[in-house]
Amino acid sequence: MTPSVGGAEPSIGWEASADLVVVGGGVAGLSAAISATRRGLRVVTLAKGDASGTSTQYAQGGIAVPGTAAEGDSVDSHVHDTCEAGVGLCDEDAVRSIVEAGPAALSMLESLGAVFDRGVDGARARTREGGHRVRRIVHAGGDATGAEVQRALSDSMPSVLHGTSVIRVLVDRGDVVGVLAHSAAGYGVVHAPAVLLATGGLGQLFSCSTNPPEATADGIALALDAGAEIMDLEFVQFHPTVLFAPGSTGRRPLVSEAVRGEGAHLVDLTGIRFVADSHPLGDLAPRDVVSRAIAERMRLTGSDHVMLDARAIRHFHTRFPTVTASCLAAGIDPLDDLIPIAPAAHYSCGGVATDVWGRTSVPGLFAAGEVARTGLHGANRLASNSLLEGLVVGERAGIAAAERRGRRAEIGDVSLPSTASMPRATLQALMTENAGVVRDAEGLETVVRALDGARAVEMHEKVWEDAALTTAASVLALAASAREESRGCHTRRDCPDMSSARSSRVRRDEAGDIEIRGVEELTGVGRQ
Ligand SMILES: Cc1cc2nc3c(=O)[nH]c(=O)nc-3n(C[C@H](O)[C@H](O)[C@H](O)COP(=O)(O)OP(=O)(O)OC[C@H]3O[C@@H](n4cnc5c(N)ncnc54)[C@H](O)[C@@H]3O)c2cc1C
Ligand SMILES: N[C@@H](CC(=O)O)C(=O)O
Repeated sequence: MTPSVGGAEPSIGWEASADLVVVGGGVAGLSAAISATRRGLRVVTLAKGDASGTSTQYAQGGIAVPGTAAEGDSVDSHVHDTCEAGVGLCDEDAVRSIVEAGPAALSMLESLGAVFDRGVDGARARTREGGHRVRRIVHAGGDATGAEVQRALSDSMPSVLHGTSVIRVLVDRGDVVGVLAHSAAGYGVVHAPAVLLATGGLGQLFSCSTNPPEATADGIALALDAGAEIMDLEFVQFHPTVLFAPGSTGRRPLVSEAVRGEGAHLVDLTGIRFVADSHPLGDLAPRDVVSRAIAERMRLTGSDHVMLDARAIRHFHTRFPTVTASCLAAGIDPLDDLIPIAPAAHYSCGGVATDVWGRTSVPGLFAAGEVARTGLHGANRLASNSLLEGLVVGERAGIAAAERRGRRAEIGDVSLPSTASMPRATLQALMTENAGVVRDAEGLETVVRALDGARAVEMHEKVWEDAALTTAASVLALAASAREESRGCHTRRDCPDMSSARSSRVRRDEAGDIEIRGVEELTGVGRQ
């Protein structure tokens, strides 16, 4: 892989200092900023997009939080479902730690003014999604949970500097000392002994995604550049039910899994139910199982979509106002019509390796939310566990960052190394063709070769996102090539078997090359 080389010196137009820089204004970043501010830390929160330019804003189904025994649920049951969906790669201690903290995180959100839907008995309404054995997912505004979470957190943390992109995390003698950023005022630096990456996902790697345009994997590139390790990036979750329109690309509207939780089911274009037999949970099997079943059905029938039949759901329009609006805009009324859907890139299960307090291996560098890999998701995230993780680990990272208070944070010379960058449309087509729901060695090799040939460009604010996507694609392709097995949301048509469970680990070596470790352990025996 092409290493970072050279280093132009940007002209620094502005400067600030803080105890903690939070990079990102979604659920993880804002939870951290609020908790650190409450502990008296001086926090600077930077976000390249506005408050609606987050995946958090678009979250639909809800937040998975274990219910009580009276509700037929328990922490153990939630841990069990999470680990089962994660197919052997979850860290059970991390899962338990995060799941146990769910009820307190929900109360914290409510104390900030978030309002969740309640049933006629006044108790929080709970729905089901894929992989959950019980109804444990709390929701707001029917299917507008993310918008309510974002509103409550943004109202509580109004001081976010939107329109500011972080381009480098600055490290001096192994310790974080701040960030280099770019805004309308030009390049600037923030001196700080602690930096939290809460930059969200990487959906823009693919031609069709549920993610907003801001989801360009920046945190992966920033963390690698700073010396941190990336784990399990090959596990990209493709959401099974994304509204289909012929030839469409870019951000596509989601049709929440909760629609199936309330009774909808999938049929092919001839009306045959085809998911029911692939898993004991049928249409509510974990997401990877359903996406694979859809991809296989599309391949067998030569179609580019299948159908979701939600006509039996009474009150669809009021229960799912967001999905209704997207469908009506496309000329489909879910009460009368089948909804055309196809899988699309949705969530990055892997990311920057952290503990459950957001700490990475680089002193002073933290990561939380979708960009991080805590061990909660393993090879396939359980539905609605992401907002939970963002709330819990975000808040904890804000606490852990206090341990860096008072450390030296002097920024010396700042450079912008040139780096490999592939034009976005070319990269998306390459990844969609070769690294989607079903992969093989030949396709992944094509990706690795193309990325090896990507031109090194001088880094500046206009190429930054494409360069970050190119770096993330390199990590993903290397890890997916090395993983000669099928597990969770990484499916290899040439390697259908499963090996002993191991995570992939990638970092930059001393020459700046992207290096993968533990490759020999990712090679397969035994079936998924
Ligand atoms: C359509 C949709 C529906 C979903 N539904 C659910 C659901 O029901 N339940 C659930 O648990 N999960 C759901 N998810 C997943 C979940 O919403 C996300 O994983 C989660 O919100 C991510 O939160 P985050 O704080 O990590 O990142 P985000 O909310 O994506 O925020 C990222 C922030 O980082 C900023 N940023 C990025 N790069 C930079 C940079 N270089 N410099 C400065 N700022 C930067 C962005 O501007 C943004 O403010 C859904 C996702 C989508 C897309
Ligand atoms: N809740 C889902 C999204 C959905 O289907 O509503 C998620 O966790 O991504």
